[in-house]
Amino acid sequence: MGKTKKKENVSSHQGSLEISHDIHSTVFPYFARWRESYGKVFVYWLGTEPFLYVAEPEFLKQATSGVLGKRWGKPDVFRHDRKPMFGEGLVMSEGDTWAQHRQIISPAFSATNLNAMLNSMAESTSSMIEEWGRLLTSGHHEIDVEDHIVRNASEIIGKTSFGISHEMGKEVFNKLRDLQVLLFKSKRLVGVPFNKLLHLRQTRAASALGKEIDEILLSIIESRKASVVSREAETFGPQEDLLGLLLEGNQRNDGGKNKKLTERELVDECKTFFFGGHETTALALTWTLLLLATNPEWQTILRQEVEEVIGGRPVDSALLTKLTKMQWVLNEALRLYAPAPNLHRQAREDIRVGEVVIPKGTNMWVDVVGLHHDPALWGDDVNEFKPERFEDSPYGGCKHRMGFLPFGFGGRICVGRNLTMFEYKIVLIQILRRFSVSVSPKYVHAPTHMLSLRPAHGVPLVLTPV
Ligand code: HEM
Repeated sequence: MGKTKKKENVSSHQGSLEISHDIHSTVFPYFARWRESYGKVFVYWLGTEPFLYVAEPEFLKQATSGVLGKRWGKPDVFRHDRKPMFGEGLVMSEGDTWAQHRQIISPAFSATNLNAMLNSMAESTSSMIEEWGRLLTSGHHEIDVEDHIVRNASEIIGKTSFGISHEMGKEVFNKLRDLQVLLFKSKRLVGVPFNKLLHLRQTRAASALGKEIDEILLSIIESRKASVVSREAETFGPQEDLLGLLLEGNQRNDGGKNKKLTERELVDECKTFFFGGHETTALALTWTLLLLATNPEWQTILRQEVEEVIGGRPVDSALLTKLTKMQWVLNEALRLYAPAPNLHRQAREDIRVGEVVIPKGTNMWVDVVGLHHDPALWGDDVNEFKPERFEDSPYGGCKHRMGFLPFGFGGRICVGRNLTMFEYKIVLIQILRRFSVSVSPKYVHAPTHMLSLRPAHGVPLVLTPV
């Protein structure tokens, strides 16, 4: 491993429109190099842990489709590290527990339920846009959009997940952010025996932070439960946040064949929404703004679409779904800069794929960036920004359906993808209506893997009122 040094920044491009989207070897330098030598499926070891690298969609399909899907779980090596963040929430749970939770949680994310949350998304975004307007008036034409968009997304997820105030949301958000940094540091020792002992201080700090977050969330749940119980006799009306929907779903399950979620489980699911739900969506928006800044013709196309489809009407989920070109842009941004750049699994039993047997306990590491940037799947224009490739196909013309995996695959596909789509469109509509964007000369293009795929130095853009 020692010889393959991670490349420093891809480029400091001095405001030109020439930003390379050929990012695989920057984001995953070791894998890009090993792939040249060993192909798209190979075994490597992290300390004592065997990992199967996969960037071959047909292999992935054969290894995980149908009944085989149930033979994969989430890697034990990450479970302990990520416990303070996700607990036993949907992301990390398995088997019957996962199936039961998924059944209770999925309905909360239906378009009808999300429709009730659109107003609060629009309100938070309006505040961000007003702040941008004030910054412009006071002479600041450049704004690090990543920072603002992540803060806006955390406010939105705080409200849509648990209806919490901006201030309380900020407290949970800051603690989760600190936790993410601690977890990222400990990730470097995956597979090293007794690694927890080497990182004793970090492990303790992470667990303490996890407990503080749990306590805040528990107190929110307690007071919300009391309000649901006091309304027990009323008919169930639409709720305006996910916690409310889960509590009411729980209420309905009482005595039914599904078990109710315990308080501990509710806390874990809320943490999962909060963590899984704000940064990924914020990154999709941030990378999109960079792509639009370097492709101004697409700003015009989207602005026109917004005026044609929405015009002066109040925004609702049905109208948002009709913004098809915006959907292509979202897909293309998720393809070029997948916020979740890799996926993990662990074989719970021996799994046969053709002549190969994957032994029980083997970890699988799916290279999403590798798949999304593979010319054999997408053609020679793979590293170009071309939203129109999604015009006729939800897979962007990829030669294999498992070659486009921004939201994962199979039964474990992202439960929050509708929420992302709505939030993305609401935020983008407001930005495009007020500003056009271009790239600041200060921008340094350096996509970096830090659990998610982030711009290492933010995304400073120049804003001009339209
Ligand atoms: C651009 C935005 C998003 C991206 C790229 C994204 C990506 C993903 C991916 C790749 C997975 C599969 C993980 C795996 O297979 O191991 C996943 C699962 C999940 N996501 Fe998202 N996600 C996004 C937004 C959201 C939002 C807004 C929420 C909730 C508020 C959310 C909640 C979840 C949950 C709970 C799971 C676990 C599903 C399961 O295992 O059954 N995600 N997401």
